[in-house]
Amino acid sequence: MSDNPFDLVAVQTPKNANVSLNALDIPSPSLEYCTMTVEEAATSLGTNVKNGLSSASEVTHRQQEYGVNEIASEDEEPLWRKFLGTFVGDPLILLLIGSAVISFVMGNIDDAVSITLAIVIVVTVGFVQEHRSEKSIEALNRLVPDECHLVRGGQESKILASVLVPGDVVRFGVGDRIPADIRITEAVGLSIDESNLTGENEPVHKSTKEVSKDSYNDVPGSLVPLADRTCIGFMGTLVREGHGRGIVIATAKHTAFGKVFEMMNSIEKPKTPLQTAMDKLGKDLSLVSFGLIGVICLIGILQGRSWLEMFQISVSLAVAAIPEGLPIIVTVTLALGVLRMAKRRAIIRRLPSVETLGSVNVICSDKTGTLTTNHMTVNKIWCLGSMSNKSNILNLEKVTRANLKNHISEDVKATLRVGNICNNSTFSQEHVKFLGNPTDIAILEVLRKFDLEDQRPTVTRIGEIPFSSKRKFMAVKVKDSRGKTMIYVKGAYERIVEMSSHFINTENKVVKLDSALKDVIFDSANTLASEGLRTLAFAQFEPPSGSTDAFDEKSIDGLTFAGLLGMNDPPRPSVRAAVERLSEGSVHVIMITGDSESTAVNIARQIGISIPNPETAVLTGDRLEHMSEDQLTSIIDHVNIFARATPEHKLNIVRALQKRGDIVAMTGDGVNDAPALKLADIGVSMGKMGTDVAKEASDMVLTDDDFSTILTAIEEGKGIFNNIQNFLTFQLSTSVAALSLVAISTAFKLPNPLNAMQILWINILMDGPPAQSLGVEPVDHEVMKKPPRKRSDKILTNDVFKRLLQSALFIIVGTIYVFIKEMTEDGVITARDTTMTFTCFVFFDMFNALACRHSTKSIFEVGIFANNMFNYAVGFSLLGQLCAIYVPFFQKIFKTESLSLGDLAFLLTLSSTVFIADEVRKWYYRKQRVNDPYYYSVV
Ligand SMILES: Nc1ncnc2c1ncn2[C@@H]1O[C@H](COP(=O)(O)OP(=O)(O)OP(=O)(O)O)[C@@H](O)[C@H]1O
Ligand SMILES: [Ca+2]
Repeated sequence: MSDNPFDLVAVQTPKNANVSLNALDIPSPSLEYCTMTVEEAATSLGTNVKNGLSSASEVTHRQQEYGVNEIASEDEEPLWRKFLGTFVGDPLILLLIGSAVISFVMGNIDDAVSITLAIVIVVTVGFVQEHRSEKSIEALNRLVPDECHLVRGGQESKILASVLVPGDVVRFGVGDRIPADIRITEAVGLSIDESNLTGENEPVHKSTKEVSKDSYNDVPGSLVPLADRTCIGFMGTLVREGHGRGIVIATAKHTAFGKVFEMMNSIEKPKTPLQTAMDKLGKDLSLVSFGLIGVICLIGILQGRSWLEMFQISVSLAVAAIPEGLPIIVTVTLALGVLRMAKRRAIIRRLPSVETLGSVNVICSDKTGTLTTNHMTVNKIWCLGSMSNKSNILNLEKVTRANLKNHISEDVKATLRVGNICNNSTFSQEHVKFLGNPTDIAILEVLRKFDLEDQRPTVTRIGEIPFSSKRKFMAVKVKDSRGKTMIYVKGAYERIVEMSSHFINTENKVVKLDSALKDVIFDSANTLASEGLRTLAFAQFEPPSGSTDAFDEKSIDGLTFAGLLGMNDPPRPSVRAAVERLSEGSVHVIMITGDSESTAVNIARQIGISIPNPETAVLTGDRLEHMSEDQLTSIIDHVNIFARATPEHKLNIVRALQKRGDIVAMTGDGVNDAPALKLADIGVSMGKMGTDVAKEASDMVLTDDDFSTILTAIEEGKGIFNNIQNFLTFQLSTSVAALSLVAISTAFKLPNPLNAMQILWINILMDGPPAQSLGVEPVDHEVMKKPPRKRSDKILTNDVFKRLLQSALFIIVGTIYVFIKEMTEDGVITARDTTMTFTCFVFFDMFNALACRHSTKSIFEVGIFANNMFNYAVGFSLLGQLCAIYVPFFQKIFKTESLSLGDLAFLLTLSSTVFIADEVRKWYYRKQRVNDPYYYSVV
């Protein structure tokens, strides 16, 4: 399950894949437009290639015509049909209907009416829940809205992709997801990954050139195959390289993907392991119950009881004892849990991840932006010429603004100039701030401190080697107004210093850099980094005039070093506590960063990641590079920090951890992180800074990019699991009690303590609102003290089993006691007797539900009012019970009569014993384990 319809493609069987490809062969906008030139396409769509649509009324008109750009599974069936369908879908309900008909034929009109009514209620409750579960799953689909860069009336804005209409112009860059089917109008080194549409893994190179139709004359219908429509960007595909622009030619269901999706609508989504386990448990229980009911029925008939009565009881018992509502409640609980997590800023993209969360025992987190705020401020500068060694680092925070000017020596100026020109951040008038990479922004902001102007308008950029986490530097080639060409480079200091052969001195002269001086630079850089500052080096280079060398990574060498900047990026305030709580729960937190070792170690110390021995606890990318997978696996247990790591390293790290049997959560944001995110048991992407590609590959998106949100999610995941165990205890104990009650009375030749209608009502309580409300019990923060659950652990543990048997025992003994007491008072079975028994059972069950709210804590500790859903559900159930006893109409149906206040008080007292007994169990449990270090490890 995921928000993303594309995940469906991934689960298709090959047979379905054929279906989808056939769907794409039919004529579609992408086929029509791929043979048109850009101008023809723009004219045909009535739009402007550069400015997009400019008339607001035209946009509104198109929105009305084409609708929202969203692919939604259309609900084919009307609600009433679905409702009627549930009557015939369930064999048990059919049997019940059968028994109503038989009653009617035999003249038992009362019975027939009652059973019919009960059937309607049972089916309605089931239907409402199923509908709710569908609705909440639908809500999950809308959690991650897709955004795009839209150009309308010449203005560009970031906006929801759902507003797009044909004719709109969009811009996209690396890591983005194409928001609609588009005719590409501008392509710079553009390649797009269409694997989710075509199954082809190699990204497709795209251009603006139209496809010549003539080459496809031999193909039936002159159809250009999807993969050959190279000037088309398909909705939902991912930009792997380069950037470009395009005109929207089709939206929503008219897109190529929309067509596939229509075909796939009927494909069922895969179930989560928990859901499958529940299905199996349900089936097993059904078998047992059926066997038991069969025996009861047989004995009853042999004893000479009315076979119709036995039949009705058996069928109702089957309806009640079989927890057919179990899988639905599990689904609703999972879905509601996911919605709750979304409110706490963790969006789950695949439902099974909720279960995996509770088992995570290693979190690999990147540093910048996740552990830190990603708000950088340059606060230290160092240059070799003017400051000579590490004891002279200039601290910008200690110098007044007026004084700063005295510090602008030529090398400082050069450092700032490199940072300024080799920079991709832009100032947005609309947002009144810089937009772009936080490192770039910090450099532009420091210029203002020195009263320096942005010099980029004075030069023309003729080339760029973009920054990447693998390369760890960025370079630009520019030409100034006098025609002089310069190359400016900034990046990780190890890389820059290694590539430098000279440096700029205070007089702006280029001086030779020997290895002793390089050591001086390293010394200063390490000093900056060990203060936790992100340290970048800046350098420049004038290519020999007339040089025609290609401007690529290899051509960057023999640089002239200018200086270093140290940027502060403080840890997020909440991270320290989160790390602490995770380690309490035996979750190992590993920092993986592209930043330098010294910076990483400093930040790690600040947030409480322990570094017992830097020799083994810190591993740098270049050492990792020379390690085999086995070597890495053998040492990784002691590693807490990976520094100067690349996205490829992340992949190796996940592999090594998984080899040890760890369940790994891994964070990432870039295009290159996608493979590691996919491989990790829980891939976590960043909602704010992350690319669409990373989000696509991940199982969970943090909308605030904050590490502590992972803790929240794990907590919720564990909580959901506990809740499921709790309502399982409740449902199964009711089930066991109801079955045993009838079985025992049959065995001892007693009359039936509950009639069919009463059993059905009990079923509604058990499968309905009270059970459901146990699923939304708020998370107990102490779950984090429990170690992660093993993936192989059963949900129905021994402890759960003991708990449910204890409760069932109390219900059975108590109810039978009331039954026999009432019966022996006058020697015959009267309506009063069954009313007392029936009410006794229901009260018992409500107290049982209360006890099931927590497995180990007293309700008074958890808080009576902590789960109001529960209180309403139980309140309603009790109200229903009172109706069943006191309202004449229901008295007829349930064959009850009014009880006195004293009766009710007696029953309440008696039935509270199940709750008291469970409180005693909890008290004893806590007393036993309070000194035990593994106190929480047992549910
Ligand atoms: N915009 C940039 N231009 C040039 N160099 C950069 C830029 N951003 C970062 N660097 C350099 O590259 C190094 C690695 O950056 P990278 O983005 O891979 O990791 P990070 O952001 O430091 O850490 P993390 O992986 O924890 O998010 C940085 O330490 C810095 O020296
Ligand atoms: Ca049932």
